[in-house]
Amino acid sequence: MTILATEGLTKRFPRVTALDRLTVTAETGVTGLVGANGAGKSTLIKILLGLLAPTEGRATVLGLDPASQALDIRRVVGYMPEHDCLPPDMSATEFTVHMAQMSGLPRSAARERAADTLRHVGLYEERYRPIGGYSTGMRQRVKLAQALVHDPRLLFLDEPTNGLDPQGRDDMLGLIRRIGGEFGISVVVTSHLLGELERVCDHVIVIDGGRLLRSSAIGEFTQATQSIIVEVEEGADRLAARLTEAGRRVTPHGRTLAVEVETGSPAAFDLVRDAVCDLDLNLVRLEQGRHRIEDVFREEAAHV
Ligand SMILES: Nc1ncnc2c1ncn2[C@@H]1O[C@H](COP(=O)(O)OP(=O)(O)OP(=O)(O)O)[C@@H](O)[C@H]1O
Repeated sequence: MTILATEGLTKRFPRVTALDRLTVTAETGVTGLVGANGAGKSTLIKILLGLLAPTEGRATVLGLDPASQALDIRRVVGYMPEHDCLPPDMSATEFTVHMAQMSGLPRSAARERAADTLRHVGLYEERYRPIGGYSTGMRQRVKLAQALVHDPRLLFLDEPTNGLDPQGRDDMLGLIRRIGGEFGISVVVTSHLLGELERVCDHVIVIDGGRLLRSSAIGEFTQATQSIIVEVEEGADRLAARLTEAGRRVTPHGRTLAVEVETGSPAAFDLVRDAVCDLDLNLVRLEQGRHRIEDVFREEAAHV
């Protein structure tokens, strides 16, 4: 099912065109919206929520028109904004209950929903303390909880991993995967960190300068390429020479070699493993080479 669609969507600010004739659709599941800072991601989300009017073009969200049905959209959509907008003197519980009541739930149901949601996002006894004393990771969780508390069908998450350390980022990505999988809520998640979305998205939309660069299923971004990546502690040059002798094309990157092979060939893996053993090298890594989103983005950006 199509969760959002845009057609020729354009937003011009006095000094910059933030969206430039963007035509794109997204289906149910987890969709990554990827682009460098200033690419137009937040502007797109704000238009889809009816918070900003487009200069030209059209959009629908769950079949609704943001220009005339913004309130209906907000009933079924959750939004985690990029920037911090939390009241420092309230606790996570007070704030989330308040947001649930704003969405129309009676107080007792709002309290129950808020408690469940805060538990789902991983806030426990800290939820009674004022938000002003929270870490960045805890604040991101509160922002996520307020977006989820009214049980939306679709969630917009704007840079949810911003400012998090590697562990916090992993936790947030895990949560997003659960929301999309276990809870069955469709998610549109933005990031300028192209690689991190690979782990959580079914589909990726790449925009640059307000224009669509690419929209594809994640599998097409990360298709196995015809290479094996091998890393050794030392002796990469000797290993490269041995594999070249065996008729393989080898591209060295320091201690790491990319060895061209026919896709999925076990014989090629055996050849590399045997060469490492024969030369008595310490193996650090041996894996199938993959296209990463960064590579695709770089390649395509070069052609625009
Ligand atoms: N209210 C505004 N007035 C003027 N220019 C704006 C406004 N909002 C955004 N812009 C400009 O539009 C462009 C796109 O901004 P947008 O915030 O949508 O990008 P983004 O991809 O979300 O990047 P970031 O992650 O840095 O926010 C930028 O050049 C930005 O400076």
